[in-house]
Amino acid sequence: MLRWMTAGESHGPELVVTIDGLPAGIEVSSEKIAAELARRRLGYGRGARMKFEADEVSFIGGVRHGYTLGSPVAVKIGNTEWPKWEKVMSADPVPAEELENLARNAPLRRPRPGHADLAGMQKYSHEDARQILERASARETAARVAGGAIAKAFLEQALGIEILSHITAIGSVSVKEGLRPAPGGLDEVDADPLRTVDPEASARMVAEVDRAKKDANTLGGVAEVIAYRVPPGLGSHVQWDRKLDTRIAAALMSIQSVKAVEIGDGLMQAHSFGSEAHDEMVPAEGGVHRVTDRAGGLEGGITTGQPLRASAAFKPISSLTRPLKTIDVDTGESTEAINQRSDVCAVPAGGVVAESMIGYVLAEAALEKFGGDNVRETERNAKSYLENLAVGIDE
Ligand SMILES: Cc1cc2nc3c(=O)[nH]c(=O)nc-3n(C[C@H](O)[C@H](O)[C@H](O)COP(=O)(O)O)c2cc1C
Ligand SMILES: C=C(O[C@@H]1CC(C(=O)O)=C[C@@H](OP(=O)(O)O)[C@H]1O)C(=O)O
Repeated sequence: MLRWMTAGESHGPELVVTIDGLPAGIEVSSEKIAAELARRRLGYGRGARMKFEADEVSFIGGVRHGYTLGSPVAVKIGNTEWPKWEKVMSADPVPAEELENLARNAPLRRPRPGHADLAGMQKYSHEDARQILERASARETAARVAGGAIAKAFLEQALGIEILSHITAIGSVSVKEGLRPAPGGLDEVDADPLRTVDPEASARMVAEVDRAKKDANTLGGVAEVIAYRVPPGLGSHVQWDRKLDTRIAAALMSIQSVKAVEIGDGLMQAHSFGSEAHDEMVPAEGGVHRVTDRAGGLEGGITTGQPLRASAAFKPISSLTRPLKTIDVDTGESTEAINQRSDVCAVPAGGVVAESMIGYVLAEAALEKFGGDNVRETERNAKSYLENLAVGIDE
């Protein structure tokens, strides 16, 4: 069983991710994790904090001399902004006179529509929205990506699986249908300001983000994750919570501001005739070949051996510099929502987070199927299974 969890506040001293259940022998390094975190900071439309926030990575358990031990892995990501927040976010009481003149300590009483502020204040009986936004903030995704880098390393080293993401829409601009990165195409995606593979759409997306920024507005969009070389047989049709599409949907939906998930071309399929919706099979040298890949590599909640594809749709950021209408929780009167520094568009970063979420889901499913207390054992088990498949596949 693979279990993982994060802790930490957006402006706290650090974030932590703990992963329990990974096999021994996975090669990992803080440099590789830092490189993944750097990818998460990228993307046209990110706010001021990304320019000066440097994620400081260190292992606090589960790794020795560059390899996992089989014990729980814990990774810490230091917030370089901490000195500015030390008093405001201190876990220990701070004398009132030291807090008095700190502007960032002022209680936040004008909740933002679309953020977790008001629902959280009501639920936890907090009078200051900071008690909520500190944890609701997508800063937490830095911890997810740190752990996701290890899950991805496991998948790559045991099974040769490669996970990529690319942006397929920003606001009303979409990439040309069917355009997606080929295996090994991540550098090309990351080199684009919007992490997209359609240069013409990318230019229009940049203009769209600029327009939103000028208009004191924000934008959402869609990120597609593709996993190459996923073996057939991960997940199961036998129970609702063992279906891999169930687990993928939950994992992607858990990302801050994701409001819809699509598996493969699921939306198109819903509007098509059956003759146009499925992936027909023809004989091939390896066994079977699929003429198309509309199902996104999943049938009956089980991977088919085709590339796994899933998309996450992000709503626009809810902190607008042109604030939305809200109520003042002190007076109950109409006012404008908290107006603070924010991203204009975070979808390119969201794609990197989505890769990590797919990484955790596939790592868990691969361990269920192949087991292994050492990564080489997982690899051997998978190889033997693939050699004995009833019907081979031809990607
Ligand atoms: C990478 C990333 C960056 C984000 N940056 C911001 C931001 O700067 N300002 C903001 O208000 N929301 C931002 N969000 C979205 C909020 O975190 C999210 O809307 C909030 O936690 C409420 O959750 P919900 O939208 O899922 O309901 C970001 C989301 C992601 C994935
Ligand atoms: C810090 C990150 O994203 C943050 C996500 C976020 C939110 O409300 O979700 C609000 C902003 O934080 P701050 O209010 O400190 O500027 C973003 O910068 C990050 O991704 O590392």
